[in-house]
Amino acid sequence: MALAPMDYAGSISSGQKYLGRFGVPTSSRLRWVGYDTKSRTYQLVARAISVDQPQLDFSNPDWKKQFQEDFNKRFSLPHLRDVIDVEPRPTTFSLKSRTPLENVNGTMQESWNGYVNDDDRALLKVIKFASPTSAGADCIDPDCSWVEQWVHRAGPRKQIYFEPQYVKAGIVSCGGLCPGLNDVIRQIVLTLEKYGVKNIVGIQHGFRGFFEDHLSEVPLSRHVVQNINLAGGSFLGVSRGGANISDIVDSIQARRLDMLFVLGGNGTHAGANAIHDECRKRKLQVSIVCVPKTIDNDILLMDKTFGFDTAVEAAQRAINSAYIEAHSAFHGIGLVKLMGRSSGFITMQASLSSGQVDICLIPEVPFTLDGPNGVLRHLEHLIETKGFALVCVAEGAGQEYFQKSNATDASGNMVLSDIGVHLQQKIKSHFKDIGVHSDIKYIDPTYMLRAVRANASDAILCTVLGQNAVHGAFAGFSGITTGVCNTHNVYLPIPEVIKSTRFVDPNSRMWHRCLTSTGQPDFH
Ligand SMILES: Nc1ncnc2c1ncn2[C@@H]1O[C@H](COP(=O)(O)OP(=O)(O)OP(=O)(O)O)[C@@H](O)[C@H]1O
Ligand SMILES: O=P(O)(O)OC[C@H]1O[C@](O)(CO)[C@@H](O)[C@@H]1O
Ligand SMILES: [Mg+2]
Repeated sequence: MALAPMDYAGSISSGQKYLGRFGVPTSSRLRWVGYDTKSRTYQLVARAISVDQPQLDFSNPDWKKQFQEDFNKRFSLPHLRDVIDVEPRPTTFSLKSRTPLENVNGTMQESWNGYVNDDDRALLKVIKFASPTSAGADCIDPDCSWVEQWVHRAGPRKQIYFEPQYVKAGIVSCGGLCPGLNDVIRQIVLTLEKYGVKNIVGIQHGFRGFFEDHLSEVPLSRHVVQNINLAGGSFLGVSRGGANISDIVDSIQARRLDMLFVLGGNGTHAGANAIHDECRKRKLQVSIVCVPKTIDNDILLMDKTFGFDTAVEAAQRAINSAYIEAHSAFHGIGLVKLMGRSSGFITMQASLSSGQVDICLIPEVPFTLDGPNGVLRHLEHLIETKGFALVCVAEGAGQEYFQKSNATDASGNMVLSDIGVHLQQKIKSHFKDIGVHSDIKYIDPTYMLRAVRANASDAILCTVLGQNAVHGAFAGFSGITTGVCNTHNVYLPIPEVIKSTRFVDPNSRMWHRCLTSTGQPDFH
């Protein structure tokens, strides 16, 4: 369900209010809205189950069973054996510390318990909300009943579906840059070699590398990738656009790839899933496994995507500089614009982390600029009371202030108008109009956030994700992605993570913490 942007009242921070206003049923499953840059609409986002779920009859005592059966079906992992005859064989991924274990009766056994069982599961949701009005509540039925939702655990399996010495594996990175891409590429290569794979290649510059002749395959080995994690960027290059699925699959066949590791965000996942579908149609024994890459942290269901932490950390330098400038100037106003096309995670976390931000503006929470409850009036108040102010805005925030343009990038992502420059001008002219001196300093650190190398915590996350991607491919899965849910490492079918963009929930504790920290009022 989507509403045209012009329908929106311009002053809503709670989906529930919004839904009621437009006569949409305010069921607990449809709680809030976010701006979707692809469709240019405010989207109602279903949290626990998506809007295309079959309607459940909650008066039926079996509804939970029905929900769980459906959930298990949705989250089951596509496997090569679903469409072709493939036999498993014992894994070649040996854990070095493997030693024969001694039985209680003193005999030696050759079993090792360091593998993940296909039936292992991790719980997707761990909070039992007492009411749909609890902060961040994620309910399925109106009573917010507890329903177990299990997803598949990631990791090496005892049985594998490829003979490593004959495997040719490819790696491709698509979309924008993200800190940690090289760490993931490196870990994929190291893990493949550990299984015994000798033929590993990089596809240059995203999906384009599959069919642009001048972009040749890059042979990869431990030796080649040993130090690539010491620099930011992507060793293989990235690109947007150029995803002709049929041509890509032709190229996969021509190159005789058995596995393809695809690093990218929402768009890349959609592309990878289409490649997986096409491979299935052609009954190819090719595993397509994604590793989610987005500094925006906007992939559904996952605790955090790699690069996000690093981006938040990199933003601190910009915020701190804006703070110093604002604090030192007479009536100084620091303004920082951070990345985040549709989701305000970087801006929210960076504001929280800095502790100096007075006003945090994100795409999920519309704001008014003018009027008694507007941002400009609050800035006046801050200048009056503390003498300076610091504003942090996400690039996707306040897009409703601009005339709709149809411009898109090569991948079809909407080209955003510059909210930073707009705010700068509005603030300047506002203070001039009211005859109060102001000195505004605007910092746009955009690409500095993502061109850096991964910090320590992201480097570890990349290690886990890269290794699990390889384990997933050897286990015979395809059309999957790997991530962290509730601190556990899992595999998820791609369609489940690209149903929508992940947004900051304005009803979440984290957003409320941010508001507590900034002290900002509702700007409507
Ligand atoms: N719906 C889609 N179906 C198939 N391919 C897609 C789709 N959307 C995007 N792609 C392709 O995926 C690649 C990456 O997409 P995009 O540029 O949107 O980056 P992304 O993966 O979303 O990452 P980022 O977070 O940097 O935007 C491009 O080559 C694009 O053509
Ligand atoms: O300028 P580029 O390379 O298209 O990337 C910009 C976009 O990349 C993102 O970081 C997503 O990866 C967005 O926040 C931003 O709008
Ligand atoms: Mg994208």
